[in-house]
Amino acid sequence: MERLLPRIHSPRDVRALPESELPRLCEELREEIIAVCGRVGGHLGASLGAVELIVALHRVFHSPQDALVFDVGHQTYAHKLLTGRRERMDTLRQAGGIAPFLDPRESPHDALAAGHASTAVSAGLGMLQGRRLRGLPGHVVAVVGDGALTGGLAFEGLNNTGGTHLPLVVVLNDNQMSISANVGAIPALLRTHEARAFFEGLGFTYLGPVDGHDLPALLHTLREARASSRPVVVHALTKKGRGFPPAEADLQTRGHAMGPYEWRDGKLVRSRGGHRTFSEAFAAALDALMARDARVVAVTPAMLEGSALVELQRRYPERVFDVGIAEQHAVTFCAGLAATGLRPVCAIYSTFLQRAYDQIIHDVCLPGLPVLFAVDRAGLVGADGATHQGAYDVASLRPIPGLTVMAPVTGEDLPGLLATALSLEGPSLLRFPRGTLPEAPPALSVESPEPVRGARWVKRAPRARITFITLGPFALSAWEAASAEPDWSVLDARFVSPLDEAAVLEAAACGRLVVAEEGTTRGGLGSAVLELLAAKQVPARVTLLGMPDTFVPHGDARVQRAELGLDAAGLRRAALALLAEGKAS
Ligand SMILES: Cc1ncc(C[n+]2csc(CCOP(=O)(O)OP(=O)(O)O)c2C)c(N)n1
Ligand SMILES: CC(=O)[C@@H](O)[C@H](O)COP(=O)(O)O
Ligand SMILES: [Mg+2]
Repeated sequence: MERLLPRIHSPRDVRALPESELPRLCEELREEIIAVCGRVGGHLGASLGAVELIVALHRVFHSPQDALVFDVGHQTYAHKLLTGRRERMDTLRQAGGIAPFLDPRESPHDALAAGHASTAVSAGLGMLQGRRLRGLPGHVVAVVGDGALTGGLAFEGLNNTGGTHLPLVVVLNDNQMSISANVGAIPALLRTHEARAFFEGLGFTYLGPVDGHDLPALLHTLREARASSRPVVVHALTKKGRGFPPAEADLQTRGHAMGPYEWRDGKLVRSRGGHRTFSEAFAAALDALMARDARVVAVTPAMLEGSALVELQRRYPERVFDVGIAEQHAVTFCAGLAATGLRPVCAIYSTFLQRAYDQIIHDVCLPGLPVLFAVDRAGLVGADGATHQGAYDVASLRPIPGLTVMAPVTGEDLPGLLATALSLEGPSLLRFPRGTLPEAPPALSVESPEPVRGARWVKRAPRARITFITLGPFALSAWEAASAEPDWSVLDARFVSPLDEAAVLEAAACGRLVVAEEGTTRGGLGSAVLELLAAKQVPARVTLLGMPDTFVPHGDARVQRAELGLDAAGLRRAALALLAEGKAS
C-alpha cells in the first residue's frame, strides 16, 4: 500500500485526507519517529505519545493562521514531520540540521520558540491578546504537559487567562510523567473528578478527560474547543512512548530522550560506552557526604535522571526531594531547609537555574544561607542547543556577594569541593559539564575529601613566558597545550569567587595570560581576572577564551569546542598568537 507520509508536505495535506486514513497516518508517523530516533537519537517518548494529538490538532486547527504553541517542544516530531521537514529529519539536533525543539525561524508552523518548560499558556495568551489588538484572525492553542503544569509560570498563565475570558485553547497532554514519574498534588488531582472543578474554578470550560489516542474522540473534543468563546481546557490522557514497547516499558531511562539505538531480536540495544559521567561522579561524592553528615539533603527540580540522583533517592527516600519542574520553588525550598540547620544541595542544570535568579539572590544569598548549588550541564551541551547551553551561570552569579563559585577539573576533585561547600557558613556553587569524565594526568587524579582553598598550579614553569588560567576541565586542555613548552604555565583557578588574587597576580607576572572557561566571557572568570589586573594596575596582555557572544546552536559539543577554539589546539593557537603579538610590539 502506498505510504501516506511522503504525500504530506503541509497541514493542508493532512486536512485533505479522508478521516478513515488518519490511523494509518499515525502509524506511519510512529514508524518514522522510531526510525529517526534510532538513527540520530532524540526525545522519543514524548513525541510518540503526542502523535494522535498532533494529527488531530492539524486537522481541526489551520496552522499557521491558527497558532499551535507547544510547551518545551520536545514532543513535536510528528508536527515537524507534517510541516515539510520530513526529508531533513535525519539532521535532527545536529549542526545546521532540524532544531531540537521548535523555532519559528525554521518553520512558520512553529508559532513560538521554546525548550524550557511551562511557557506555553503565557505565550499563547500573549499571542491571542496581540492578535486581538492588531485585528488579526485565528485561534491560539497552548499544548502543555502534566509535568510542565508543575511549573509556577504555567499557573501564572492560567490565572491571567481565566481572568481575561479570552478563548485560549489549552490542551493538557497528561501522560502522568515528567521525565520521571510526575510529582505533587496537582498531577494526582488530574486523575480525579476534581480536575473539572479545578479548571472550572480557574475560569475555564473543561472538556474531557478524553483518550488522547482515540482520534474520533479527540477530533470531536477539539472541534468543540475551537467553537468556544471563552478559555477552554481539553484534558487528553496519553501514554508516553506509545507504540514502542521498550519506551513504554522503560519510561524513565529510555522513553524520554535517548541517543541512537538499535532494535535487535525484539530488544533495545544501546550503549554509551560505560564511561562515568560528571553527574554520576557528583552523585557518588554526594552519597558519601550524605552517609557522613545527616544534615545533607538533595533537591532536584524534575531532573532526577539527568542529575544521576535516582539511586540516591532510593537509598535516602526522605532526604532526596524531586519537587517537579519548579526551579524557583526548588531554590526557595532549599532556603527553607537551610534555615532549619540542614545543608541542602540543589542539583540543577545551568540553563534551568536561570529561572531562579531572584530566588538565589533574595532567598538564599541575601540571608547568607548555606545552600550548595550543584550546577550540572555547565558549558556546551550539544544536541539540545541554544535553549540548553550552560553559558551564563558564572557571569550572572559571580557578582552576588557571599556566593562562593567553584569548579572541578576532574571527578576526583568533587569530594574535596563538596567538603569545601560544607565547610562554608554561606551559599556556594559548584559547576560541572555534561558528559563523561575526562582522563586526568597523575597530578590531578588524587582524590581527597578534605576542603580546598584557592587556585592550584597544574604546571608551573620557572621562567614562564605565558600562563593559562582556566576554570573546570579546561585545565586539562591547557595542560595538554602547554605540555611540550617548558616556559608555559597552567593555573587552575578553581574558585571564580572569591578569586585567588595572589595566585592570579603571580600568574600575571609573566606578562601574558590566556584565560579559558566554558561559559560566556562577558562577566566570567576572564572578566574577574581583568578587573583584578585593572585594580592593581598590572600590565599584562590577556586573551579571553570562552563561549561567544551569540547563542550557540545545536551540534556536536566536541566539534563546537574545536570550532570555537575551546580545545587544546585552540588554547595553543591563542597562546602562540599572544606570544607573537608580544614580539611584534
Ligand atoms: C524549566 C525546565 N525545567 C526542566 C526541563 C527539563 N524537561 C524537559 S521535558 C521535561 C518533562 C516534561 O514533562 P511534561 O510536560 O509532562 O511532558 P512529557 O515529556 O511528559 O510529554 C523536563 C523536566 C525543561 N525543559 N525546562
Ligand atoms: C527537553 C529537556 O529539557 C530535557 O529532556 C533535556 O533534553 C535533557 O537533557 P540531558 O540529556 O542533558 O539530560
Ligand atoms: Mg507528561
